[in-house]
Amino acid sequence: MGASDRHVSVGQEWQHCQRQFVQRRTVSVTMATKRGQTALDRADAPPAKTPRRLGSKAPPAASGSKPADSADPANVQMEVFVRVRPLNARELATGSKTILRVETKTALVFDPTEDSEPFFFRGTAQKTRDLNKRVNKNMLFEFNRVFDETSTNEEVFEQTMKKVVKPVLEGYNSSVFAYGATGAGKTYTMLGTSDNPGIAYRTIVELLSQVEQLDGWRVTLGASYLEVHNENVKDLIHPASGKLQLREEGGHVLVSGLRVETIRSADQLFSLLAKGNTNRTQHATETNAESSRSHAVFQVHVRMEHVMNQVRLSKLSMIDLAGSERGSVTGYEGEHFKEGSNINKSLLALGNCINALAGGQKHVPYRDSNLTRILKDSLGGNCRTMMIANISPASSALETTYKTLNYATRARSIKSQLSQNLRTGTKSVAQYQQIINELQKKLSQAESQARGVDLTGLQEWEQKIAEVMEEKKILHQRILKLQSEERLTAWRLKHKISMVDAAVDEVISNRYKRGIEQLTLRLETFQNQIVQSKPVLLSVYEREAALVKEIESVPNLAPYLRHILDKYRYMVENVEHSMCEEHMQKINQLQAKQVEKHSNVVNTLVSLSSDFYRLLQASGHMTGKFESEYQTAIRDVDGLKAVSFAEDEYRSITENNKLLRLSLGVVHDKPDVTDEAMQAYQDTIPLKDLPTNRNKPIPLRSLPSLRQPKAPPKSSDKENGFMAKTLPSAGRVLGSRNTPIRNRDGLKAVRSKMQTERVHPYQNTTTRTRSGQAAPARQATPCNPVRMNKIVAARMPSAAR
Ligand SMILES: Nc1ncnc2c1ncn2[C@@H]1O[C@H](COP(=O)(O)OP(=O)(O)OP(=O)(O)O)[C@@H](O)[C@H]1O
Repeated sequence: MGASDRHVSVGQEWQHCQRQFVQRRTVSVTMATKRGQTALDRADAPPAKTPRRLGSKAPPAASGSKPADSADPANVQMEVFVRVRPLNARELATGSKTILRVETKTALVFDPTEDSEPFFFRGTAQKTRDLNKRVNKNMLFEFNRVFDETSTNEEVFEQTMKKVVKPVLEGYNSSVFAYGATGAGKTYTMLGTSDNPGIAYRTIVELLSQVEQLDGWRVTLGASYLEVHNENVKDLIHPASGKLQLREEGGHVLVSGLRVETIRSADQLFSLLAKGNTNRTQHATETNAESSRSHAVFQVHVRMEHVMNQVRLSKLSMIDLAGSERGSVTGYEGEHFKEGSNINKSLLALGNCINALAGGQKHVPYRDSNLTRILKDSLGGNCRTMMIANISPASSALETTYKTLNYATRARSIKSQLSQNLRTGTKSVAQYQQIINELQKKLSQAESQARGVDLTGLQEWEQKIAEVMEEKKILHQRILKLQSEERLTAWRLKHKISMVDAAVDEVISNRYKRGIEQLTLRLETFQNQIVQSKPVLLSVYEREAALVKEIESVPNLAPYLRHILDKYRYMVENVEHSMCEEHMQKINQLQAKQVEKHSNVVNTLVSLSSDFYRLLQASGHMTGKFESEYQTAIRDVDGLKAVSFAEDEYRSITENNKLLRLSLGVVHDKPDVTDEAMQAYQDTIPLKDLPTNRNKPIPLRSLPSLRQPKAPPKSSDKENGFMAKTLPSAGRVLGSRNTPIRNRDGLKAVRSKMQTERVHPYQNTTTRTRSGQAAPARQATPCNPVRMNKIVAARMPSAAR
């Protein structure tokens, strides 16, 4: 074709296109008006002569919501992609026509108006249409992306799942699900073939390659694969587990008994996917030789731990839904018909959930099917979700394709509230030591490179920091020790109380009661001692905060001093960590002993009652009541033995966890400071003073002072009353013995009293020398741990020493 010919044909094409769009516009507007649909012109419509997009059912960009790939992923809309598969051999053989035309990368026309031959009546060309012919729907649908018949799995992956891998490694959950009629290409898109792998395979490759590039993170991957077939949930990797039950915990739906395999290599991950696929329920139908008859959910669980103590948890779910269908199309009978109606039932439930979510309804009927229960998190929950709607272009699939397009359009309105799944993890002693060594190395390097910088006074500053931090460390140790004792006592008390009812006679019952009294007293003593140590603790925090401020006022030394401070903070944390571990071991040992005792008792009772059961049966004395109670008890005992895998990471802190954990947040925990007072304390802290050099939530102890920084007294101030033997409570500082700080006013009063009188919180008199003068400013003295130990011991309640 010559250049001029080409111009002619392009020009003709253009005119033809314009004609078509004008026609389409008329038809679409009529249809939309007739059916009251929302096929409206877009606000950003192009100028009048340019063809306009009509029939589009895409929702307007919801205010306040963002595209899923925006920098801030909170409040994102579901992304919906449409993939059109080529006509298959059967469709071609039966002469099926194409009812789709992909207009642009984001729009397609469904059932476009055909360029028909002129319609003649009695030899005259008619302006009206042939009434014997069907009116084309001619509707334009818009999505985030439309992939035409020529698209490859690689292209689909590049435009869809590739961009969710990074957020997954940042701690965001993501899901993709393939939706469409049977034989529309869902499995082809998700799994593909060996020479043309699907997006699940490609996502895993991308995930593993990005994990390899991560620096400073320890990544653990796990995988699970399940199917929902006829409303039964089955582990595809461990099919022997049988039917799995769903249960709800903290708003999340968990699959009891679903095993998450830890992944050690890419090969292992792929072989799990392959193994699961072979176990999936599949059989030939009239429309698809290898039709997947179940909904399959493949999940990759990611756990990332950073050396700086952050833990990220996320889940990547890839869901291949079973195809929606009409019984007459698939040609099913009997069991297969039942299977088909179950698929339709669950997809109907999914449709209802999508409608409810898209319409912003409060009640979303997730409970209507197991599929929707499992997908609860992926639909409008804390998850970035993508839907790939697969459609056939064949005229024989007109109805199902239309349904899918409507379904997909509705799904575009669904919004999710994303949040990063972060936690502060616990480090091992070795990890702490590594951080401390690294900081020391950095510090030495910085010092040796500091040419021309005046480092005078650095040593004195280090001594000052070491002294405050040493005091903090010893204080923390003592409070944690008290707390550990308190928790262990609480645990023993809880068990003693539960045993009173089981006491067989009064003597034993009385013995338990005496034990309870003693433990209660002990518990109260520990609690009081912890409460009493609070002002001492606050005072050290305030001194530390003052030190942080002081450091910033020495610009030439500040960068070095920050490193030094960090090093000491980690040293303190290291000690705390060891104590917490020790405590956990103690509690675990106690619990293990208890469990052992219980299981011994249970085993003895089971064997006894079995004997008794057999005896009753043999003697013909069995009653219906005993029979049913015995069976229930045996089932319960079996239940006790069953192991279930749950997403522990997302669970709330249970009562037992509280006993397991030690926390230095005594200010939060104790009854003499309410949450309100705590809030007041935090509210008054100027934000700009918050340390920014740490990549984790700032603990209370590193918050800056509420008061003006004040030089803490020297140890030589002992004779001035500084080393008061008993610690006065904050109330005592105010003059009224043991007045608890119950609210914001109480806290303010203590603070202002301290400020005006310049009272040290663990002093009962103003800091003055014997001669009545104010104590001299503190000199930096070398930190002596033995001396510090004595100082802290004197300040602590006697029992904790
Ligand atoms: N984009 C495509 N290019 C080439 N062939 C395709 C494409 N999509 C699907 N096919 C072919 O169409 C047939 C049906 O596809 P597939 O099994 O993926 O459908 P499905 O939607 O998963 O069906 P079902 O719900 O019944 O499992 C397969 O033979 C597949 O190879």
